[in-house]
Amino acid sequence: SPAGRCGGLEVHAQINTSTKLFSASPVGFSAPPNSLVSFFDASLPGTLPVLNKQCVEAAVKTGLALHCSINTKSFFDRNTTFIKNRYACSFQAGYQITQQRRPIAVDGMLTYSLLRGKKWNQVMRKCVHIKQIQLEQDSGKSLHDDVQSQTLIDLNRAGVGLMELVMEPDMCCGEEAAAAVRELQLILQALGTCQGNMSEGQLRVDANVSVHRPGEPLGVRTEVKNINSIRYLAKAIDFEIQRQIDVLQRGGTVFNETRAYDSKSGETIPMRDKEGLQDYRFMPEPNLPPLVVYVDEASLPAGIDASQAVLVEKIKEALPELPSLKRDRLVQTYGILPEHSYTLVNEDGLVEFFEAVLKATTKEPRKVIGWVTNELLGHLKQQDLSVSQSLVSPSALAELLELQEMGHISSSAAKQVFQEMTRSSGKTALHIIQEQDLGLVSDSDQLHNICQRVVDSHPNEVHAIRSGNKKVLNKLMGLVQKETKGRADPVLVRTILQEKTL
Ligand SMILES: Nc1ncnc2c1ncn2[C@@H]1O[C@H](COP(=O)(O)OP(=O)(O)OP(=O)(O)O)[C@@H](O)[C@H]1O
Ligand SMILES: [Mg+2]
Ligand SMILES: [Mg+2]
Repeated sequence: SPAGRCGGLEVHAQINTSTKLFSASPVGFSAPPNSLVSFFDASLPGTLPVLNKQCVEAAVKTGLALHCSINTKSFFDRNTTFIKNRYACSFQAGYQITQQRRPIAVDGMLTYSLLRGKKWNQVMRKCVHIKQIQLEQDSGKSLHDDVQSQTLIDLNRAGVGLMELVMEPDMCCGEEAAAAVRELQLILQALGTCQGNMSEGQLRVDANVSVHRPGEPLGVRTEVKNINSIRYLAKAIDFEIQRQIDVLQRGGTVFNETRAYDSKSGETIPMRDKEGLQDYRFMPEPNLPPLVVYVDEASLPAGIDASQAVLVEKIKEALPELPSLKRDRLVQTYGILPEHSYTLVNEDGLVEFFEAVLKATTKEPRKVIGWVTNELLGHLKQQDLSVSQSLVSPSALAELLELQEMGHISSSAAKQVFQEMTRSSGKTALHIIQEQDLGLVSDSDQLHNICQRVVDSHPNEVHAIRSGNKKVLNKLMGLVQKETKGRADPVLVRTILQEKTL
């Protein structure tokens, strides 16, 4: 049976600029249809493309962050394939300007990690090769109105600058592809070159999938187009792998076709157009000169103004802190575990939340981290909330942790208080502790009585402890905590139980 599974992704990342790739039209998401369209975007005769320098800088920046080589001279090409298929009307001009012969950045590498193990505590490092990054135009959006049998077109997105990142088929399952795309998304956001909001279409993924028998060359790929969520990406790839294996095992053939993921059924389905079978037709773009960037100021030819040129070294020097470095810094600064640094960085807003809690409490970072990654995040995930939607603020959590740190409540009572805080927004920890009488019980007489009752009713356990099995003491401690709803002072209880089981 086929053992090799390959996934190669093409990621379309909308460049975060105020204007389009070749025109001065503004870029915006929810503007009224066709309100962000210049004569060039609408392909009126006599209009010419003017390259947006910001887009070039973004592509260079992204290329450098992904360890690509930057081509100081690259070319623009027209892709005329679109004329023949359903995208035809999405490109007014009848072609898309892209980079086919020589793209701006090539031969890079994206490093990402998977969390594995029963407790998600094994960090597995993986890499995927980046074949190239090319600059290209986004298409318009066509909407078919079945009732009136007409196609409507919105050109707001037409001509917006995209970076297409083409990855080698180095991934072998949906989980890997999902982790790689999440890392890419974090890198693009840190760079500021793409906002990476997938639901707004700023990051769209085509997943190429094939399977092959061990020792044999890569199988025929299918291409699942335009996936706009990381969760769906993983599901689409895993479905497609299994579908291809089933086809081959039944003696069938996998066709090179484009498919779409249907999130309702969880299946991939063939797209009607036979785009995959069409031969691509490219020609050099006659209206644009080669795209030239320079290594540094010293390499500028005479007569070229440094302020007009794109300088690779200058962009390299200004690269911001990338997620992998941020994780290392968190591990070093706070003494937390690497897997915790992943959870913190991968969850939007969680680093900021964690650091805000630290500012307001004397509790050690290593003790705070579990509260943030287990209690808080667990609650948010369960309720399907983002960190910014948390009902518990960093300062409210800090107050709770401080009360625990000062010995006013036990850790299990603190967890009960936390649960209550997630339910009743606005109530402070102190308020809940008083209201539900969750404060620490450290009244020696009261604890003596409870301990005595537990000891009297568990002769077997007491016998075990007396014959040297000291671990059984924990069971008795648990029983005392149960009686006090987790409020008993654990240090005191231990001392009392030790005395009574001598
Ligand atoms: N056998 C294979 N199995 C899985 N993935 C593959 C295989 N062969 C190629 N790929 C992946 O397919 C993608 C090819 O993308 P590329 O942009 O070069 O061309 P395309 O898909 O033909 O054109 P378009 O950009 O119009 O979609 C790459 O991500 C590559 O890694
Ligand atoms: Mg491609
Ligand atoms: Mg493709």
